[in-house]
Amino acid sequence: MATKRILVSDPISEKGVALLADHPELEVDVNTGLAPEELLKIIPQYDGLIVRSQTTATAEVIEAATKLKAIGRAGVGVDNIDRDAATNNGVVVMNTPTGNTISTAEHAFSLLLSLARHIPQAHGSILAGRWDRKKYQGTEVNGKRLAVIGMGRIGAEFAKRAQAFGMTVVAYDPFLSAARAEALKVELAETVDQALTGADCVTLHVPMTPDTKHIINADRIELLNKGALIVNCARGGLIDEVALAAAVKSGRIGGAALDVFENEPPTLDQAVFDSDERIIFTPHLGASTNEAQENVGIQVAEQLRDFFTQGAITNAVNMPSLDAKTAEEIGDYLELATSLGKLLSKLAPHQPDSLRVTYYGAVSELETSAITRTALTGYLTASRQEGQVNLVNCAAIAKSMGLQITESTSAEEADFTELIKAEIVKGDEVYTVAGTFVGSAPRIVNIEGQAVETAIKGNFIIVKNDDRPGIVGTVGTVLADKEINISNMSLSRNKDLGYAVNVIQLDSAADESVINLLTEAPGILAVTAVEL
Ligand SMILES: NC(=O)C1=CN([C@@H]2O[C@H](COP(=O)(O)OP(=O)(O)OC[C@H]3O[C@@H](n4cnc5c(N)ncnc54)[C@H](O)[C@@H]3O)[C@@H](O)[C@H]2O)C=CC1
Ligand SMILES: O=C(O)CCC(=O)C(=O)O
Repeated sequence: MATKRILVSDPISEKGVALLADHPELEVDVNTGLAPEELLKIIPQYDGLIVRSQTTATAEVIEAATKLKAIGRAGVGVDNIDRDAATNNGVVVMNTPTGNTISTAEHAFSLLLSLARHIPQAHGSILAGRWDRKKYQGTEVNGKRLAVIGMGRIGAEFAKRAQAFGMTVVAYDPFLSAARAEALKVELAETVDQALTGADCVTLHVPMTPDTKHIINADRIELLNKGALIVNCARGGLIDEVALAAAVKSGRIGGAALDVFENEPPTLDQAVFDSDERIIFTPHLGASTNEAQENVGIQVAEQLRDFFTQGAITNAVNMPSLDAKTAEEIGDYLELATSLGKLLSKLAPHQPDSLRVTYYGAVSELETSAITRTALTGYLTASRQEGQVNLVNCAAIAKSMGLQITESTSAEEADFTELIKAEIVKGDEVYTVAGTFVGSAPRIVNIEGQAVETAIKGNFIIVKNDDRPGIVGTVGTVLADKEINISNMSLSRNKDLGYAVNVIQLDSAADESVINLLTEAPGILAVTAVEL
């Protein structure tokens, strides 16, 4: 095998570097602190790149990297890597999701205790020659109510530590099942607002996605108990920093601790730095321990070594594990399954027990496990940073969330020669969507158990309304007022229960104002915007 060259462009553990350097077929260069133009200049020489969070692997870098086959991220978040560019250029992106979990949970918990007892401020006061015992009287965390937003790996470790300190934990995570919440001994909130209402402390452990941007805003701050403490050791941008600074200044919030910032490094003219010491900061240190850096440094090196020497792919965030022949055979079904999964993530009840996929007719003869994983990937996409869920990692993600996946083929007659039915099960509740091919065109043919027929791609609104005259007219008027053209409409009535489901395909997306107008209209029970 020709020697593969790997560039390590951010500091990683020496053991990780040695592991690569010791391999006869690999050559490793450590060259950290490169300016973007320097990276651009040297990247064409390399087959592999290892980064932490300082290097930004932009589309420009990836496109210039004509030999590049793999990027390894020594850490969790891959937001400094342009995953679309990597995928388009056939570059596998791998992260090391577990190596820094404990360190980050410990750092976040240290920040909570530092806030409760004013430790950084008190330390500073001594250095400034003061002896301010009264000013720095703190609060106990014992007996306090903690809201954990995002109960994944780090959230769960934080919760354990909080429980050991006598805190009551309430968690919000749309993908946390009741069984997993029970195992973690945490109260399961059905919404972010429910978790925050009456909380004394909040900690954030969600990825940065369009759904989580400013997940803590001025309105939500109002739900917290007066004097509440907020910790963000996940990603900058999860908190509206201006709203936070105002709430701290007014005394509504007792204090906040930020390890992460919307722009890193931040500039000192930002609102959060004008808070009379009640917001404390660390420079993105969550994963900065000897242990975490050794873990992620060794893991990323092992992953790249195994990729180049054995073709193995571990913790890929952008790479489906299908061989080319099977992919071609089931390609159209994969597209349909993705849309069914995405529909479920928007429409089905949160915090489900399982995802159930049933195959009827000809499709049952194909490689259905890949189709099921594709439906699951579509379903989970909303829970992760774009590109972080794929066929390779979706099953492990579902397992870690306590979401069971069941797949079966059915000999029962369906209304179609073949059908894929995808269902979210939560207790006794079952939410169904289904799809098939009409001629050669993939179609969604069932939503919430109602027969519909619609395309699988585009912008939609799904309206559930009382089954009475005039409602379609109301919807049409609202859309027309906003100059949104309807390209297709499929209406299905449930006469027994007196409601109708209307799947409306639009030429352009309906924004929040349209959804609000429709939701407020008489007779409309629910409206969901979906982009498939
Ligand atoms: N400060 C630092 O140095 C570090 C920061 N991080 C960041 O911490 C975050 C969490 O990391 P992990 O726990 O390892 O990830 P994870 O993937 O195990 O957990 C994230 C959880 O957030 C949940 N989630 C997604 N959307 C949500 C929403 N809208 N509301 C509530 N929950 C939602 C997911 O279902 C998942 O359970 C990531 O953004 C990561 O980049 C991770 C390591 C170090
Ligand atoms: O490399 C670092 O220290 C940052 C860690 C981090 O934010 C992550 O793993 O998501």
